[in-house]
Amino acid sequence: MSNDELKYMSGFGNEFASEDPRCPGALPKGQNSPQKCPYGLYAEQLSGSAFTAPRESNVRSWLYRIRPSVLHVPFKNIDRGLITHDWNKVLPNPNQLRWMPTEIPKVKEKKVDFVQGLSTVCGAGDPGSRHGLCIYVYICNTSMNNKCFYTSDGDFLIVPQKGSLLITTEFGKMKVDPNEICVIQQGMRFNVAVEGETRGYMLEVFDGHFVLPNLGPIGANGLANPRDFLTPVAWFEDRDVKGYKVVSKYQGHLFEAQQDHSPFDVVAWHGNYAPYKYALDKFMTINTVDFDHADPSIFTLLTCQSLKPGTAIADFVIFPPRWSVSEHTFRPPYYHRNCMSEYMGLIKGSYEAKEEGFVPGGGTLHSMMTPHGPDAQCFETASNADLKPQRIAEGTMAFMFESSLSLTVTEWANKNKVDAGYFKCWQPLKKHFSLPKTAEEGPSKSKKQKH
Ligand SMILES: O=C(O)Cc1cc(O)ccc1O
Ligand SMILES: [Fe+2]
Repeated sequence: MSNDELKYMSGFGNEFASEDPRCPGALPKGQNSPQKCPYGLYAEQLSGSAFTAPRESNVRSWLYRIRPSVLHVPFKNIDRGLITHDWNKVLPNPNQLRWMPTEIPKVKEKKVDFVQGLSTVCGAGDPGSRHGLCIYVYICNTSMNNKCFYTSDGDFLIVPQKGSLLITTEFGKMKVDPNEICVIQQGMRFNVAVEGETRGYMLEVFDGHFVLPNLGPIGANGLANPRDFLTPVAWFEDRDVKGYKVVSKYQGHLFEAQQDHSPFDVVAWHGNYAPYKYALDKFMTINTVDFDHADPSIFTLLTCQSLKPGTAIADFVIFPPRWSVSEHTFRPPYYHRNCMSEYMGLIKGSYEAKEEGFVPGGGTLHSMMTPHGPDAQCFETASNADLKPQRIAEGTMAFMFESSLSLTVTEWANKNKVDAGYFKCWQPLKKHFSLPKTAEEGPSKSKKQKH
């Protein structure tokens, strides 16, 4: 399951075309729906936007498969475990919240696959009106066996924290390691194989697809460069299986249909609607080289925009290792109250504003207008630090899902692994204010302050 064995195509949102090398010429020439497709395949379109969406946001792919997806017996409702979008059943929680990592059960004690191991932490909106999002954590220790999963509700952005995911999709296979992410859009069927204990985070957006943020004055290059996104090449299996399970997340519930063949029977495909992965160490980080702390939007990797200009349903933001060079500046994140919601996770290492308590696999939520910022220890250290150029966050990777929606925390997340003492990290913050004793003394300034 090494990365080298798998092949990918590079680019973001390209019109890709791929044939499994065992079937050269499987893609029809010059048309999408020939009367008879090469190799006796069925043609099937997967639409990821309205037929009539403007060209720049129109996405679809054509799949050439051994059997069409429609060949299955009816869906039946199955247990959805800890997946929920029922936000009205719980009282909203405006507190600063911090979670310890969810424990991964030992496989001998309980077998859990990727779908069974999904728990909703928080979210807003509903898939029925195609507006909102859902944040999950997943834990698993077992591969999905003769089972695939897809969401009818939105697009998944998966952030592995522990253990690699070998993801077989209708478009081909991708291996996604911690410090990489992948996006699997609405309707795409996938199977997750794991080797041992596995954990991570997942964001589902109901509104639309992730795009690269505009770069504005940054120019044509930087942040996540399009060439670093990797899409799998076509791969198929012609496998008859009694009772292969196709699990659909539909309006927040799980439904299972069975069929007698593997759904990964796509021999060739073309189009611009396809899953992709990205390695976070490819990110070209941009930051201040002068003074003050730039807003974290400078670290946006992907965004799912709302209809309000510049306002995201969800931004995916990362905090990569970087140089910190700003002069006469309080360098860590500033104290903040935001009209957006900020969910953060930690893939490895530690986060600069909270050296303690926020651990890999854990999470924090600073909800709309809930005050947050560096803990007392960080404030003291950074206010008195010698401001030499310093490499920060070396060997670490934190990320944020930032949303313009007000998120409700689920009953499970309100109770499970929550750090009831989180607020204490700010309690030692001292008052430093004092009025000058004489008019000439004036306010105290940090060294070399400009103004
Ligand atoms: O730590 C946080 O809460 C995220 C965050 C980071 C940053 O650099 C500036 C503001 C902000 O909210
Ligand atoms: Fe913030």
